[in-house]
Amino acid sequence: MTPLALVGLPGSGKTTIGKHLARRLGLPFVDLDTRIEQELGCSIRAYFEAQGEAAFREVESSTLARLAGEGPSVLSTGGGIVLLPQNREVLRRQCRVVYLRASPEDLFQRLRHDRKRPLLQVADPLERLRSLHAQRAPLYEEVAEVTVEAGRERVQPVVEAILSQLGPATPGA
Ligand SMILES: Nc1ncnc2c1ncn2[C@@H]1O[C@H](COP(=O)(O)OP(=O)(O)O)[C@@H](O)[C@H]1O
Ligand SMILES: O=C(O)C1=C[C@@H](OP(=O)(O)O)[C@@H](O)[C@H](O)C1
Ligand SMILES: [Mg+2]
Repeated sequence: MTPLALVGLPGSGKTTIGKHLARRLGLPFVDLDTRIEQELGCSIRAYFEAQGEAAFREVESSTLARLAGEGPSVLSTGGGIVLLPQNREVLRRQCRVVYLRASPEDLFQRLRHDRKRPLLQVADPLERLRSLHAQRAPLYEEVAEVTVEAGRERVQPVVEAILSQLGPATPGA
C-alpha cells in the first residue's frame, strides 16, 4: 500500500488535516517538515536562514524519497515539495496525492500572524502567496489524484471530502 500524500500551499491545512485523516484511517501520521526538523536538529526557518532554500530543497527531496518507500501512512508535505521534478515523480509513482486547494486571500487570513514560515516573512505576504499560487497551482494539479477545497471549509468537512473522493481503495480503510 502506498502513502497518502497531502500537497498545497502553506496554510492549506496539510499538517492539520493530515493528523485527522490518519486517525480516521488508522494509519501512521508523518509530517515531512517535522521529520526534517528532528533530523536536522533545528527549525526549518533557522535552516533556511543559515543554509538557504536550495540546501533545504535537497534535504526535503531525500527525506520524501525515503518516507515514500516506508509503507502506508498519511504524509503531510511542505508547500514547496512540488518544485523539483524528481519529487513530482516520487509523488506520482509512489503515493496517492490529495491537493488541498485554497485561495491566497483565504490563506493570508489564516497565516497573517504566523512567524514559522520563512517564505512569508516579507513586507507583503499576500503578494508572496499570490505568486506562490501562480507558480505552484499547476504543479499541485499535475501530481494530484484528488483535489478538495480547503480554504473556507472547516477541518472535518475537508476530511470527509477527501475520504469520499478517494473511495473504497483508500489505504487502511
Ligand atoms: N480547514 C481549516 N479551517 C480552519 N483553520 C484551518 C484549517 N486548516 C488549517 N487551519 C489552521 O491554519 C493554520 C495552518 O494550518 P497547517 O495545518 O499548519 O497548514 P500547512 O501544513 O498546509 O501549512 C493552523 O493554525 C491551522 O489550525
Ligand atoms: O512553501 C514552501 O516552500 C515551504 C512550506 C513549509 O511548509 P508548509 O507548507 O507546511 O508551511 C516548509 O516546508 C518550508 O518553510 C517551505
Ligand atoms: Mg505543514
